[in-house]
Amino acid sequence: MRAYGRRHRRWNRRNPQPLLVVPDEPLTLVVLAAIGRTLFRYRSEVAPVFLALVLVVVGSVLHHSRPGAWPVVTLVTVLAATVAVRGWPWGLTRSAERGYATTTTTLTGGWLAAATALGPTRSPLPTLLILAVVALGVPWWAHRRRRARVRVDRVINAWPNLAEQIGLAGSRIMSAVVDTWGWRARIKLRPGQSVADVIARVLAIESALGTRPGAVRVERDPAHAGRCTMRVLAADPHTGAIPWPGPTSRSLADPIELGVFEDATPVRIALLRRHALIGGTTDSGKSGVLNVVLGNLAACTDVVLWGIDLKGGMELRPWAPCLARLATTPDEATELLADAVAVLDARAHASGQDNTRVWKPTPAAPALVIVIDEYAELADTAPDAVGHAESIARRGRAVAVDLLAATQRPTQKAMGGGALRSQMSIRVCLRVRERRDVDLILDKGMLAAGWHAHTLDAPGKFYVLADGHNQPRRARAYLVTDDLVRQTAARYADQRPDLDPLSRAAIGSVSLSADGRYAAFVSSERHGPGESPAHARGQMSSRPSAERPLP
Ligand SMILES: Nc1ncnc2c1ncn2[C@@H]1O[C@H](COP(=O)(O)OP(=O)(O)OP(=O)(O)O)[C@@H](O)[C@H]1O
Repeated sequence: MRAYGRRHRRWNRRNPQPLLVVPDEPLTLVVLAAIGRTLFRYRSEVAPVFLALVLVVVGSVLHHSRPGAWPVVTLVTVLAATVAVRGWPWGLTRSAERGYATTTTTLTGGWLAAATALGPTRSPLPTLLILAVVALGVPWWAHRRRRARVRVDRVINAWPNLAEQIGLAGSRIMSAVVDTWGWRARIKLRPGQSVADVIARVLAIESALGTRPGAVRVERDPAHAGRCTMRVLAADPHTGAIPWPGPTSRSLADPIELGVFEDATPVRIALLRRHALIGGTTDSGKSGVLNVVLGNLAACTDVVLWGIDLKGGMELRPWAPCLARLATTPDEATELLADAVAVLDARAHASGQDNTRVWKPTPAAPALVIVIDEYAELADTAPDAVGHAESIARRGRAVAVDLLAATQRPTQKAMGGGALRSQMSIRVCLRVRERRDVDLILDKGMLAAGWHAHTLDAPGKFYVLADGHNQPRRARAYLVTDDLVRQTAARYADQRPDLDPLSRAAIGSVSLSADGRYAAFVSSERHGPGESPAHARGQMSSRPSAERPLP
């Protein structure tokens, strides 16, 4: 074979074959068509130069036909720049892009007005135009999203050929969207093809698109068996820290975005009427996850936040402006949880009287979320507090008193032999040191089912088990920097709601019972004759003495 190849090449060198082009059309036409095709293919790249040429032509026409029209051109420029500042009509959301659009519009219109009055060749207009093309062209050519969009456009154009090569002939791309991590396309399959055919050809698609291995994911379209979504990840979302984009929820009823899965889809969890457990070894990113949750809850106007941080407030104190209470000692923690049980009892009692089964959080009657950093520490140092926590875990959901506990050591003892854990319907498992911790944090059998949290290799990476998240998919939490924590806490501090009067009164009625334990007394006597508890909710408005200021 090799000998034949060498002989063949030698023969070719001795008998060179002239390259014959025998076009059907005249050569000029063929060349023009080739230039046209190239310009069309690279239309996005040549856009700045093309725009400059259009300006010269329009400027010259206006100068010769209506040189007095420059004030009109100026006025139109001002109007267009005003529109561009707001990001219209391109739907620009980033301030840098809006700034670029405004500058380009202003310079373009300004140059055209000058060219209309003086002529496009009058010095220094040609020099200014060349300088502007270079200065505005560089950010245009370098713009990541523009380049990504162009690449996607080319894939869409080439798809019919690619599809034929990879065995999906007849399928077509209906639409495509470029985002931070790559792009996503909706594909219409040929009748008879199914999403299983596409999934079976993922490796071929990656090869045809020239992506890195593992970059293509295919999801079925729940509404149509002949359609699917193809996700192409230009970059692995988990390679570096992912900056927190800011709060995505304004109400506890909105799902909270914790981070992103490996396929760049967001991890959304609903906290309303759910308790959450966040477990992981030291430095695995537990406080990071708590920060994302707190950043979102701080922006919700229907949640009152209480915190317990027995590391002297090290982790939660930065959120103090948004926390109605913060306990940093075992005694304070016990008192805080006892008060929460009192709130729970009062609400349960009121709901029983009203025949309302659940407490619907509103800014006037907010939910109560208690965030506990290092739950195992609490279990060790404040055994009384554990009873209250378990009571809240068992009964708090219906009356919107929720627990959010992070723990480094999910021991049987800390978890109350599993009683507390079984009430936590959201489990976030960060890196663990020992394999058996996976089952302790998530549930029995989860390690065997593929939830391999011991293999997570960077802080903030986690598995989540919750409603709608029943598969072991790796995710990474957003990183909220210390500065962002401070900014977010300061921003939402004055928008925090107060507890409703009923709950505040319940805290006021907590007293130490004979056996030294806290007890809450919520009786119908507190409401006037004929008043329902709901009525009382609206009437008792004074801040109870038991609601303590932050230490
Ligand atoms: N989502 C994340 N992405 C990138 N880095 C992170 C993320 N979360 C945390 N880190 C980094 O990991 C380190 C430890 O994070 P964190 O303090 O949240 O861990 P922890 O589990 O609470 O630790 P400890 O158990 O000691 O309290 C920090 O330096 C932090 O910057």
